[in-house]
Amino acid sequence: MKNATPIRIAMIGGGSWATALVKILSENNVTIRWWLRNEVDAAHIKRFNRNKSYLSDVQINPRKVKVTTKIREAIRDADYVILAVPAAFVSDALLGLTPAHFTGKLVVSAIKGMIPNINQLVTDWVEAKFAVPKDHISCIAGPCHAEEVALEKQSYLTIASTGAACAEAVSALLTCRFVKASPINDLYGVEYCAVMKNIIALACGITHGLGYGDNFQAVLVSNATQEIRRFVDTLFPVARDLSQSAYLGDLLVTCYSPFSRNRTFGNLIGRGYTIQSAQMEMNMIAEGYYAVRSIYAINEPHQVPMPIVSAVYRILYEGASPGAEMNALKREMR
Ligand SMILES: NC(=O)C1=CN([C@@H]2O[C@H](COP(=O)(O)OP(=O)(O)OC[C@H]3O[C@@H](n4cnc5c(N)ncnc54)[C@H](OP(=O)(O)O)[C@@H]3O)[C@@H](O)[C@H]2O)C=CC1
Ligand SMILES: O=C(CO)COP(=O)(O)O
Repeated sequence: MKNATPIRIAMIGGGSWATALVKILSENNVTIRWWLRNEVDAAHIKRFNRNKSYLSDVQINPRKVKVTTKIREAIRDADYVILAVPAAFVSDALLGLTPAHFTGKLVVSAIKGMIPNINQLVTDWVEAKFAVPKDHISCIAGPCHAEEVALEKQSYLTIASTGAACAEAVSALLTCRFVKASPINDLYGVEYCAVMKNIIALACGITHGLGYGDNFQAVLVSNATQEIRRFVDTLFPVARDLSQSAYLGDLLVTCYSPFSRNRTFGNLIGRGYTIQSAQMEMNMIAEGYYAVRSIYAINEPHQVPMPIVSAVYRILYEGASPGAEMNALKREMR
């Protein structure tokens, strides 16, 4: 980017994805106020220019990045506010902020989850809670694990927004030596698919943990693409090509990559861990755990056939046996 004046970013979140996004953005002409809730991690970054808890190999550029644990300080003067905490915690992270704090800012959701209990997409929640115009809100999608960004592996992102200018601007911000970001206007389709793929990856992990092989998983993922299509086409019927990387690519990388938090979580469940012990074993958040409850509830009035989502829901929230649920799916799939 060749702007003389750096673009001012507020990065909200101290986990793996926030750290990876800080690395990507720092390749461009930006300044970043980076909010973390954790004082110890913030102090460590200030001192050593590394996030000791997540992607600790990533070198933070202190000329561009200033860390803070004060949310108002982070977003003051920002042109863009990027939300990169798990959906369940975004409300806590933004506690005390009002619509006035967001006036004139573009808000970017890097979150692939839903606000629990109210079962809302993050971009809808931002619009309703902070009165940000919809065409000033975007979401970051695409197959992109933070761990590969840390290694500067070539990656692709898709920026979805109903505002074409907003999607273009955020794509430019996130394009760098090793990332290409492209705009798209199917905000709801992209956001719902990003949520759904986490649930499917969790299912893949469960089957892996139970001892099923690649043959079964390929059929599971194929059936999942049909399930996702039925769901998004029922809720938001617009012309969309679900084979694009924002949809299919993200489903594939999450289902197959050993970096996936959702797959890893599912794998532990398939191996017999309780939910609590699986959560303790992982130091990271699997969004699919929360999302499956929201998607299940959203689907109630629609009754779209979603056997995989339903199986994961029963396993995680109704104490159903992973083995029995996958046995039932085994008979249903083709
Ligand atoms: N990781 C990835 O490759 C990608 C992630 N995403 C999405 O990015 C979002 C963030 O995920 P990710 O960075 O991976 O998450 P991580 O599991 O790496 O980090 C979790 C973050 O949430 C914070 N947190 C945990 N509990 C709370 C709480 N009660 N209140 C406030 N904050 C809390 C943690 O803070 P602390 O360390 O202080 O506990 C930490 O900053 C998710 O929606 C995910 O789907 C999207 C694309 C890629
Ligand atoms: O969305 C992701 C990759 O595109 C990250 O998925 P996980 O949260 O399962 O690691």
